[in-house]
Amino acid sequence: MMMIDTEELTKTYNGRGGCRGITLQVPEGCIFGLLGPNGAGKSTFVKMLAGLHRPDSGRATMLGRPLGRAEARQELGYLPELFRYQDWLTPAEVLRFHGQLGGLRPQETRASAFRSRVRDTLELVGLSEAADRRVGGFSKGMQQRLGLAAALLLDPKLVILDEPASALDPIGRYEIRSLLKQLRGRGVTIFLNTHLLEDVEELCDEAAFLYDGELLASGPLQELLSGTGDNAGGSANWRFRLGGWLPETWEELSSAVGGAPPSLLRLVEADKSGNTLLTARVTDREQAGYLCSLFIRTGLTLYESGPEPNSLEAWFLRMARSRQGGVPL
Ligand SMILES: Nc1ncnc2c1ncn2[C@@H]1O[C@H](COP(=O)(O)OP(=O)(O)OP(=O)(O)O)[C@@H](O)[C@H]1O
Repeated sequence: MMMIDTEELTKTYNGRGGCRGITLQVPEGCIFGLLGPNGAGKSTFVKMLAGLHRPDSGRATMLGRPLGRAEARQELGYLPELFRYQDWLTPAEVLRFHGQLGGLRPQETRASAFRSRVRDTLELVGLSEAADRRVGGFSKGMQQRLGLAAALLLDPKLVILDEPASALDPIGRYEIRSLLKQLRGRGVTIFLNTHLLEDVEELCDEAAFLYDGELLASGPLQELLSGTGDNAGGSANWRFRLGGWLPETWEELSSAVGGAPPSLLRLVEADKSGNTLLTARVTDREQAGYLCSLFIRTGLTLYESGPEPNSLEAWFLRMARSRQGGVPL
């Protein structure tokens, strides 16, 4: 079953920003990463799933039920991006309050079964020792762990986490990663909105990339990185470090190619002294070699040429830059 299934889901703010026409599927039991630069529309999308924004148009189901219905949210755990708990509460009191928000009656949240559930959840997120302290004295990382505890309290089948590790130190991030893997092992589906690409690389089975409100790619992470997916975004697979780049070099290269086989060259970086990094989609080493000879003929210095590492950061930058324009050769 798809835990999240959206079709052309759209939400804008008076016609601007937000996200538009998002069609994506999140399979059961996976960790799914939602990626994209600042302002891409990720939080808007997540807020529609969490029921905080009503879509302008489109259709969606969550946990097999139509989005927007209270039943669709019953088995959902949600950690919002910016949250703050009342300073005077203890973690146990915060969780009791969340238990009631989740539909438990006040007497149920006083029962020993619920109290032991609270203890277990605080232990799971590493907050046992702070269980009786006031939240007002918590560090940002501790607050984030408590937010995670609130999301996990009622044993959700689907957890949506909006930047769950942004305030955590490296040890805290390692612990949260282990926790998320443990949850996946128990069959919980996790939808992660994060800027921490190492976390996505290590954790996620599937991912989607939003840019300027639109979905540019989605699917199994390895397929996206290797550029073999149906919608992998025409990713580049070869890189060239060059010197002697001048403003007119693009034109010179274009006129030098004539009727050469088509390939897409993109300027990734360029500094004032003419040092550049280019990437290209090539079909084989011969084509890469041809481009090397072309650069040399055009008077450039070739410092380095080789397959692009399949890192998520490189993919992220390629995806973003594919929207900022490239020069077809
Ligand atoms: N409440 C709002 N009113 C008006 N515009 C908004 C509102 N919330 C978001 N936007 C706009 O919608 C676009 C998408 O914003 P959103 O917060 O969804 O992006 P994001 O990908 O989550 O960004 P970030 O990574 O910075 O959190 C942005 O242009 C933003 O300015």
